Amino acid sequence: MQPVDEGWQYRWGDSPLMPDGTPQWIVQDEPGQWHDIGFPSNPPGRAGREHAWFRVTLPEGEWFSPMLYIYSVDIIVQAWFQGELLYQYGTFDEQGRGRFEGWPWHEIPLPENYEGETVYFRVFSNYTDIGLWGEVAILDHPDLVLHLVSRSAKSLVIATICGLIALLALIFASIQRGPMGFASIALFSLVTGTMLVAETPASLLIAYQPLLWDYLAAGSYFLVPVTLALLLQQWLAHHSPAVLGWLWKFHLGFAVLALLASLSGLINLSSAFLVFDGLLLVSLVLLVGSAALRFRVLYREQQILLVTCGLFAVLLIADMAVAHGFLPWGWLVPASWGALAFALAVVSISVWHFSRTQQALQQMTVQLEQKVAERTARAEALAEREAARSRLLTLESRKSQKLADLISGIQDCAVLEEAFELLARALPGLYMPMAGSFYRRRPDGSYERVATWGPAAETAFPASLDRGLPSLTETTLPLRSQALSDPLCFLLRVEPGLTGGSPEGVLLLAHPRLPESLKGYGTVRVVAWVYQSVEKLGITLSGLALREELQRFSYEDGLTGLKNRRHFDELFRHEQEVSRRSGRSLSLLMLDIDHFKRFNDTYGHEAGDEALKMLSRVLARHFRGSDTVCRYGGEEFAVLLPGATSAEATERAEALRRAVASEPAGEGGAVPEHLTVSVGVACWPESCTEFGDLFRAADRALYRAKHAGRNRVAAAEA
Ligand SMILES: Nc1nc2c(ncn2[C@@H]2O[C@H](COP(=O)(O)OP(=O)(O)OP(=O)(O)O)[C@@H](O)[C@H]2O)c(=O)[nH]1
Repeated sequence: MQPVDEGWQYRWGDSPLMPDGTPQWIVQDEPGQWHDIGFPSNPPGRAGREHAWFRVTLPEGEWFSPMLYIYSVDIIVQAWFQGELLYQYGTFDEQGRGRFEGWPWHEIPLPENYEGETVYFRVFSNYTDIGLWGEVAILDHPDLVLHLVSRSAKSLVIATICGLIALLALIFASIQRGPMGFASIALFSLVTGTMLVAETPASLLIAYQPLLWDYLAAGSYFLVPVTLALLLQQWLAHHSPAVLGWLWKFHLGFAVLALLASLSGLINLSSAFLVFDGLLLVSLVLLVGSAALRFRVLYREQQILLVTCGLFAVLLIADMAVAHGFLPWGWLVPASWGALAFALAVVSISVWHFSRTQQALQQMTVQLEQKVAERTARAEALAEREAARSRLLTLESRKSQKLADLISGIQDCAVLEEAFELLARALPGLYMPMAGSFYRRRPDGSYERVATWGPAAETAFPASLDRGLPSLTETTLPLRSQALSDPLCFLLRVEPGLTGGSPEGVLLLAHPRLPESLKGYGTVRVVAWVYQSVEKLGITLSGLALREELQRFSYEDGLTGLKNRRHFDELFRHEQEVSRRSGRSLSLLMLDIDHFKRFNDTYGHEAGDEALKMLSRVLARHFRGSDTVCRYGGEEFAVLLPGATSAEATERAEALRRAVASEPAGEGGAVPEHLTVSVGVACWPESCTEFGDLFRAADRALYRAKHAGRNRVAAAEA
């Protein structure tokens, strides 16, 4: 590559044309009009002029297919060589003016023997700069292609990386919940990448559309502050200065308007660059400056981002300064590297931030799942408890029904013994599934097991509780589940007590086996129910006992404990019926204490009562089994002897009479003097054919015994 950087001359204005259209200045040499210039660009003293001519004598060189390479021209150009138009870029009108058509590099093929010949450049520019720009050199075509590619390589690599970053950011934006952060990175990278590709000289090798590439470059360049402001706005979040919002909206508006205006021919795109660069300078200062004011309150990653953004802004400004000639062309400002570094910094911080957010999210999810699991477990436990409670309630109501049936069964019982038999049969069903045993009080005060159910150890429920009762702890209300004895012990009290207040029954129960969820509350409830059921059974049994006692009193003689006349009358009727059906004989003894009035009068009424009791004992001793002894009234007694003949009855009456007479009296005896009795004996069917006559026959026989001198037995005559 042979630079053409010497021997340049310029001349302001446009050349008049000769009749054949050839510019006059390339034919008539007017050396005084041409002035030397170091590089064919922006000659001094422009004063608003839009036309300039440049010329140079081409140096010698060894080339196969030499090309004159220019990068580039403001704004349109014609190249004249040996009186011929060698090259033209843009359209010149009659006034020699034209429109901006892009800033491509130019490749002008040189004819053979070009060395030492002068080439003239006719330039029109309504832009700030006029003339050639960048590089002017001679080289072979393949070398030019290589040169362009090598000049573009860096930008293309960076643009590719930017494209990849944009793609990655877009993917992240689509999977993240707040996509704006990554979307703004994608936009920035996309804009930067597009700008780099569009600005790179190699782009024209892909498609020789200078204006299209320039529009793309302009559009993406104009959008740089938009994406920068958006990025910072996203990143600084609530620390973001309000000016950022204004800036990106303003620049977006500018980009749209500038492109539309130049596309529609209202303005030249080149002039929009000038305005934009001014605006960009101000915007960058505002952008970075306003964010830097909050530098101290920012997080570390925000600070790093801001610093890289500041560096990028400085590089952009430096690049602008080179483009506008404030800094020399040779200064290669690494603005594209700056953009890449900025994009990479943003991406790395974003990815780091993203992964941190993901970690936090994961932690939150784990915590949330834990909470949900805990709540579910609690809800399940509650549901389980509710189900167990409802099962318990159902069981309780079923048991309550059983208890009610048992109570009504007990009420139907005639005597307490029958009720206890019923109880022993019914208790297992009532208290299952709790294992247990029921003990009944024996006359000697010990307790005998009468029912046992469920799997239970012999030690917990022994066959009898001889001396065990005092060591048992009675389960009483109020209940505390932790203070419950094992086994549970309930005392069945039947009042009026048959044996003076000791419980009639003892119920031992194993602890109820309840689900864990119900244990505390359920145990207390179940045990309270058992306690109440035992109380109810006790009350019912007490009622029965009272009834039985009352009944006994109504058939018993209170003084002697013998059956009374009422009982005698009922029994007598019953025995008559039995004898009538079976034909079995029935004897009746009527006996009366002799001279009892005198005894009473002599020793007092109390002694008379003692005498009556003594006689009762003798009678009870004397008659057992099917015989029935009754106090018929006063000092009169009746004895029924079912199955006894008249002779047998008389014999037994005689034995009785003797026994009474020989009862000890005086000191050491129950009575102060000996008593005697007179006895009348009658027998069916020997004494009478009708049962109705039996009593009268016995009474008459008694009368006869009395009459015959007392202390004797008289049998009724047939
Ligand atoms: N201490 C006492 N005396 C009674 C009781 N029931 C009846 N008597 C007395 O028994 C006596 C019966 O007397 P009477 O019927 O005249 O006959 P008696 O004196 O035994 O003479 P005889 O029967 O003819 O031998 C009366 O004095 C009654 O007061 C009682 O429950 N206790």
